Amino acid sequence: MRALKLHELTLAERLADMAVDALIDEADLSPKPALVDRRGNGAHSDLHLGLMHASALSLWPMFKDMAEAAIDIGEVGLPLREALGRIGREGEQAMLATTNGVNTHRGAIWALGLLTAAAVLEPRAITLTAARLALLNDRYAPQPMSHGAQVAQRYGARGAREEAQLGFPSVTQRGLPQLRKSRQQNTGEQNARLDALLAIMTELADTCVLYRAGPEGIHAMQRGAQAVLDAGGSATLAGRRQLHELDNQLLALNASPGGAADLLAACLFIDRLDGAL
Ligand SMILES: CC(C)(COP(=O)(O)OP(=O)(O)OC[C@H]1O[C@@H](n2cnc3c(N)ncnc32)[C@H](O[C@H]2O[C@H](COP(=O)(O)OP(=O)(O)OP(=O)(O)O)[C@@H](O)[C@H]2O)[C@@H]1O)[C@@H](O)C(=O)NCCC(=O)NCCS
Ligand SMILES: Nc1ncnc2[nH]cnc12
Repeated sequence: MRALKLHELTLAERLADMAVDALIDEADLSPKPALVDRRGNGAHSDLHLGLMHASALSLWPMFKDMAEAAIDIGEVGLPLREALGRIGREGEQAMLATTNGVNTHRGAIWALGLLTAAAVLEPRAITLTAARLALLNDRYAPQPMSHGAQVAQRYGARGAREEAQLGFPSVTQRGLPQLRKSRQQNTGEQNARLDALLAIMTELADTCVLYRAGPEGIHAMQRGAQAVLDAGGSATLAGRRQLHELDNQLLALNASPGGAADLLAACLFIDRLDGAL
């Protein structure tokens, strides 16, 4: 009997799989403070876990197209930056069509899109290459008064664009080191991922939190996340108590750290790539 030969995945298809897996792993991770997870909708009335999954899956063709654009163009430069911008805008439309207009993954399209293209070009220097792409100015990008732009104007906050242009310091200096440290302490994978999310939250100027809850929300997020880590992290009883407290505080402020969630997905994507490419 002849063995069934499965279609071998191309590099672009493998990268798209990994990007979508990172988004689904982020959504499923629980208990995340005030975010959508397996327990519920966090501080969102228009989001739920099924919608986050559907949104993540709707982005697979977009990530594949971004990787293929990087393979075809082959170098960092304006042609690739503008191709990614066009594909990203189309991906955003696919996401909005799937979610009935709810913004589930705008920041993730930006971060993971750049990282996917960078993984094709320079698998050993992904965040640096993504930063070089983010520094290029896409002439066709619309300039809407987004929530991020509004709080940047009001508070001088560093948002998603700057995070990418700086080479994702929240991921390379906070999330990834904490993920590896917690794994070494045998916390279990889910607790290690929660600790990575909290480490990202300790310093991020998450524009979603700023837009909904102002500087008070940012202080509560950063201080609360640090308190969990100081108490021993998510795997300890004292850390869990602090995590529960942080969840309650952010819910009371209606503050949802969607930017930190996207950066955790970026962290999980890079972590997967390390073992795969
Ligand atoms: C350059 C862009 C990133 C646009 O940036 P800008 O800041 O101008 O725009 P925003 O619409 O505010 O989107 C940025 C999203 O990035 C996430 N984020 C927030 N803070 C940070 C941070 N410090 N570092 C990294 N990432 C951050 C966050 O995404 C998550 O939150 C989303 C929900 O947020 P929000 O819209 O505020 O909330 P809503 O629920 O819609 O409203 P309310 O309920 O509060 O009323 C969720 O989607 C998460 O993903 C920010 O939202 C870039 O996006 C851009 O130029 N896009 C145009 C197309 C393009 O070129 N695409 C990229 C191709 S590679
Ligand atoms: N789990 C989540 N909950 C709410 N907003 C998000 N944006 C990205 N991931 C999210």
